[in-house]
Amino acid sequence: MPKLGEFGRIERFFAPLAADLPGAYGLTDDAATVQVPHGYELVVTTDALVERVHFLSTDQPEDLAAKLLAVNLSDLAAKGADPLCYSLVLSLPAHAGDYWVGRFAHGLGESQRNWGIKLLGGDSVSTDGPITLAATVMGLVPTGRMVRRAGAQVGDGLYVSGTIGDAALALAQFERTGEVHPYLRSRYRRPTPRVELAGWVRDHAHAAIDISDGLAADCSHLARASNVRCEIDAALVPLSEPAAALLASEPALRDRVLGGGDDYELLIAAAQAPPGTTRVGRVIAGEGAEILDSAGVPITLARTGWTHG
Ligand SMILES: Nc1ncnc2c1ncn2[C@@H]1O[C@H](COP(=O)(O)OP(=O)(O)O)[C@@H](O)[C@H]1O
Ligand SMILES: Cc1ncc(C[n+]2csc(CCOP(=O)(O)OP(=O)(O)O)c2C)c(N)n1
Ligand SMILES: [Mg+2]
Ligand SMILES: [Mg+2]
Ligand SMILES: [Mg+2]
Repeated sequence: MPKLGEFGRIERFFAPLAADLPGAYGLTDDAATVQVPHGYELVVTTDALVERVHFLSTDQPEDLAAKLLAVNLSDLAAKGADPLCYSLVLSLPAHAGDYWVGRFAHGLGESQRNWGIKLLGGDSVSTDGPITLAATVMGLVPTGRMVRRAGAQVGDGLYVSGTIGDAALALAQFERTGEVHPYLRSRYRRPTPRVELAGWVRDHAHAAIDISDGLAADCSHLARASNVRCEIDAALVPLSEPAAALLASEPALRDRVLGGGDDYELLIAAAQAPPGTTRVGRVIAGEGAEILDSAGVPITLARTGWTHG
């Protein structure tokens, strides 16, 4: 089959993902339009995934598509926004050819159906660098109702969704042996954004943040923004069964769990428990964030979270 080229790929693989979204104009114009219903505003977030920084060269295009949308949808959920549409930037080396792009687009289509979003537009460039994927995901909140990192109140509980540390433990296993527990691997390759919590967050949370850099680091971000002190009890941090088993056999991996990142879970400060979450700590007067061991002593982590540069 002859190569599709830039415009052939857009027409073949991406235009179908934009069908039914009138403002996308079938991906045939210079820009797109987004209609915002009266009384609502757009919440906009952008995150990129770069080969060998965010994912492994052996990861499959369908998984990368799901992960690209998931990391962005996780930020939207933390802000209490319901997903609407997204734009996409692909920077691809020659080895990620038509077959790769077709599989990536197929993965996007599945995620779109799952989360009820459509493709609005984007950009495609070729590169001799690593695969670089970026999405800007847009969602809706009633005007003025986006939940901020700021807003946590003294007396609030701190809650996390899902389990913490699975992806970071998978990466630790990849680095060492290449033998990775299938559940942990799936949490690294396909994080689940907690989209279903957005409505609760919007109506009840005082503050929230998406946990991407690491629980310890993202908790510090929330504490700083809210001008409060956050304390987390390490023993309360929810672990999956495989993560707990791995940690029991290798206690030193605790730091990876608490500071490794790639969780794409939510950390929520609220007066009551969000459904399906675990209470991990509390908001008190003061500043900074600490994770306490079972004796109540702050844990010093080699790294509280991931930073770029
Ligand atoms: N290159 C950039 N240009 C403009 N704003 C940026 C850039 N990189 C990050 N930001 C902004 O900095 C803040 C923190 O970014 P980040 O840590 O990536 O957030 P998150 O963990 O929610 O994805 C956000 O408000 C984001 O929009
Ligand atoms: C191959 C590989 N190495 C390391 C990591 C770990 N890692 C890379 S970036 C990152 C933090 C999250 O990414 P970032 O771009 O900071 O997302 P944001 O905080 O903007 O949502 C983590 C934990 C990884 N996911 N994959
Ligand atoms: Mg970001
Ligand atoms: Mg993010
Ligand atoms: Mg980050």
